[in-house]
Amino acid sequence: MKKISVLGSTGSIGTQTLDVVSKYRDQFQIEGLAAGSNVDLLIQQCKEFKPKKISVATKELAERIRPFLPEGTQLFFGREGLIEVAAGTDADIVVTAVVGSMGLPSTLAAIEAGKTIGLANKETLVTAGHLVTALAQAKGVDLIPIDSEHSAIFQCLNGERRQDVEFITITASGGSFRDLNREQLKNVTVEDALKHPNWSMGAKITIDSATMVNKGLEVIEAHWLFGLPYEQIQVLLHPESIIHSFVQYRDSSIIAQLGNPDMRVPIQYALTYPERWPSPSPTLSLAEAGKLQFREMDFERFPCLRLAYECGKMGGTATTVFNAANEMAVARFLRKEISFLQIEAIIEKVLNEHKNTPEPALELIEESDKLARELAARL
Ligand SMILES: NC(=O)C1=CN([C@@H]2O[C@H](COP(=O)(O)OP(=O)(O)OC[C@H]3O[C@@H](n4cnc5c(N)ncnc54)[C@H](OP(=O)(O)O)[C@@H]3O)[C@@H](O)[C@H]2O)C=CC1
Ligand SMILES: CC(=O)[C@@H](O)[C@H](O)COP(=O)(O)O
Ligand SMILES: [Mn+2]
Repeated sequence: MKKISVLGSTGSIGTQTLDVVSKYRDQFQIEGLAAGSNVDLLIQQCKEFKPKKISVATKELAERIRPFLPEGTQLFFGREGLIEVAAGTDADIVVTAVVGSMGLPSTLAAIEAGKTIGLANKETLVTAGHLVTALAQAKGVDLIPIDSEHSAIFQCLNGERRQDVEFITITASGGSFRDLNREQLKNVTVEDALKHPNWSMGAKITIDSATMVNKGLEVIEAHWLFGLPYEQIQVLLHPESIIHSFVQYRDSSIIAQLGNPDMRVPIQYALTYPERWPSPSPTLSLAEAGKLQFREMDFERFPCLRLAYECGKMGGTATTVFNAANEMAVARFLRKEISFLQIEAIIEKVLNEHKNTPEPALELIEESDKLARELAARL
């Protein structure tokens, strides 16, 4: 029996994780669930999966949910509550599926407690990759990627020698506005931006896909997960999202991972690794998929990807600031306070104001994150 805690259980990744768990009731047991404010769904999940510990975003929400919980469920809230669910249960594996750099303290706490990490929350690695990977190494903890591209690369690297790798290539769908030019981007709406062509995901990552920030975050995530320099990490536009990513080796072989766009596959692989179990997801038919297309990435069209590479190569607090400015700008776009193109303008302005510090400690990361958000909220 594998014991699992899910941080962000009411979100897109969280609910799909519980979907996988529900197919294997005899093999998986839910120890802890943490959500934000969707208390109705959390109550349902508690009744179904009977976690020992749960957490919600605030004390008020905790009071609201208390009368509806099965007897014996321990209830927590806020930052400490998230940490309790991450580190204070008997879970073997913690799925990190909250959104944004707010996931950092709970991820560090789970690693400190020796839990295997099923990592969906990419912002954690972008904001503090050097701290997370160093702690994981010191504690002998595995970081198993859930992000589809990184799960693909993880699988393509399996059993291979790192010195034989020439490049890894992360595929990008192009997001909701793939076929629009920059002029056409001036008037796009939030509703349009939320229509991803291939994946059904949370709002923040769907906007990130449209700005290509998601691919930028994924390049930085790959740098930390696989220990490769940015020069060996490429991005290729692939509108169908069938090839989830691939690795090119020095003997000129390319190994790719393919499948329908269904997150339950990488989620399940992270939970069962190194085993592969039958999946609820239908197997891809290449005959039905027909034509697969690929295009070079246009850095003029997608300037956020260029910015992400620049920040990644700089290291230090630059990636923390890139991520925090983006989180604030996306929240403002979703509230319809700014236009789509102002997301990238805000990120660029906040970065221009920033003085980079290499190898920052946690306190400086938190401070840089806070200052970047404050500036991005004012611009
Ligand atoms: N969705 C996808 O297919 C993919 C997602 N990812 C990554 O996975 C992560 C999650 O994404 P996604 O599932 O789409 O996001 P969602 O927005 O769908 O879900 C976010 C989750 O975080 C919870 N949450 C929000 N605020 C708090 C808080 N203060 N305390 C505790 N929990 C909180 C939400 O709870 P509530 O709803 O109750 O408020 C929800 O459960 C992101 O980092 C994303 O980049 C990576 C690859 C694919
Ligand atoms: C499902 C997943 O992993 C997302 O990160 C996905 O990659 C988004 O697609 P694009 O960023 O390629 O549009
Ligand atoms: Mn991805």
